[in-house]
Amino acid sequence: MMITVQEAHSLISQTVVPLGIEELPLGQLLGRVLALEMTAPFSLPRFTNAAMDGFALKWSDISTASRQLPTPLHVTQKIPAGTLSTEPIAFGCCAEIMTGAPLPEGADTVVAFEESSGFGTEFVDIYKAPKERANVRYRGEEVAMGEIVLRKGTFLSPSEIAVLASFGIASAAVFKKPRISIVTVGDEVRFPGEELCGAEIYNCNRFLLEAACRSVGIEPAVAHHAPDERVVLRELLARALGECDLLLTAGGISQGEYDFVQQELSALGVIKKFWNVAQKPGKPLYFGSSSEGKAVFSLPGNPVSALVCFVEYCIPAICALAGKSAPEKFRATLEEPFPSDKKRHRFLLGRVRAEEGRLWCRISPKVESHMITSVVGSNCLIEAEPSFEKLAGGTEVLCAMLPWSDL
Ligand SMILES: Nc1nc2c(c(=O)[nH]1)N[C@H]1C(S)=C(S)[C@@H](COP(=O)(O)OP(=O)(O)OC[C@H]3O[C@@H](n4cnc5c(N)ncnc54)[C@H](O)[C@@H]3O)O[C@H]1N2
Ligand code: MOO
Repeated sequence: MMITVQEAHSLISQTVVPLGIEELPLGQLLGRVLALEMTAPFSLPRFTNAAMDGFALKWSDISTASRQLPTPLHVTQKIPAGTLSTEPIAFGCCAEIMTGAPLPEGADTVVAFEESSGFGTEFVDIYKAPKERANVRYRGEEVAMGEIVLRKGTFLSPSEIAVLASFGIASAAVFKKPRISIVTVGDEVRFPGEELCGAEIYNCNRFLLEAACRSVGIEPAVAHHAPDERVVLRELLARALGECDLLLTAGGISQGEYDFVQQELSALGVIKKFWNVAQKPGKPLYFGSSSEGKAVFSLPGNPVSALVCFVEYCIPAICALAGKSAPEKFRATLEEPFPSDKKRHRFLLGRVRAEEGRLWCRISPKVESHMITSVVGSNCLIEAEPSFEKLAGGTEVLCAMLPWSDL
């Protein structure tokens, strides 16, 4: 019995939940997802300070200063960044101050060095009055203490890591990153670099899936290739399952006499959640859950089917395990007709592009599930629900970017 694409998604989302939380140092946070909201432990800036190298002074002292009639001030102190001044600024006086240094008491304005006769003398001439309170960065003007700065679920890019570091946060609680194992299956399969004999083919799926995992920031924990032989297959599946939170297999999952993956997963205690989805390609997709709750996807062996299933189902599952939201799909207009299927949800590789504020898409000229070169020039998956009619050019369809591509 086949289930629908929507039913498959809902069975997966019922099974796959975030893995848990770990505390990691700043240097290991890139690409992780924050598991707890982060509030400001202090305000930013933490103290009122100078935005320019120059002179901290009272604006009322220099409000009429000009090149023709400079205002002389007595330089009574020097304040480098990192030093707290203890001496207030008196009328007619000023301090040499460097960018980031705390503003001394009594000063309300900073005049940039360029608008003066310069540093290093006991008296300085101020040539121009900026606006009152100019060149001052006020305590708390950016963030108030206690304010929520980063929400739970935030993806940690270099930008957010910079924010954490600025608050002195040395480590943060993040969702655990899923460990993924890969098992490709098939007697006919050889590795690139080896000689092909007779009816052998090269292992595309192993490298597709490994690279696809890396493209979402996950280095696969284990990758095996298994022959169509039940004992060895079971042993390799067991080893791969032992090392991961999510097992991906490819091949050996349909109806063939040598398609043993499902039976061997079952022998290892994996419970089938579904097998066979009303979609093209990727119909024999299998999804199960081990006794320890590990998710297992068995993708069909045809490389395009494996790719489609990875993007449509495994990416959202990996995101759910990692506490992330899945990438959003979007709508684009077909430039040419789309060959929808009468009974099955149809996925095709294609290219989406933006022109004059609209998104346009067209399918790859190669449409069969064994045709891996249909990826060349493609940047997305285009999909359509079952329909007796071909979709005409001009119809709006749903698209998903390939996670490693962009517009
Ligand atoms: N009688 C039926 N036959 C098939 C059905 C069906 O419903 N009834 N489904 C077809 C569909 S749809 C697909 S997709 C394939 C999926 O088959 P399997 O998942 O069992 O995969 P295999 O039979 O092992 O391989 C299919 C195809 O892919 C090639 N392959 C396998 N592994 C790799 C690899 N690592 N790299 C590159 N290519 C690989 C393999 O040589 C086959 O050509 O079943 C249909 N049959
Ligand atoms: O997954 Mo199969 O590709 O539907 O031919």
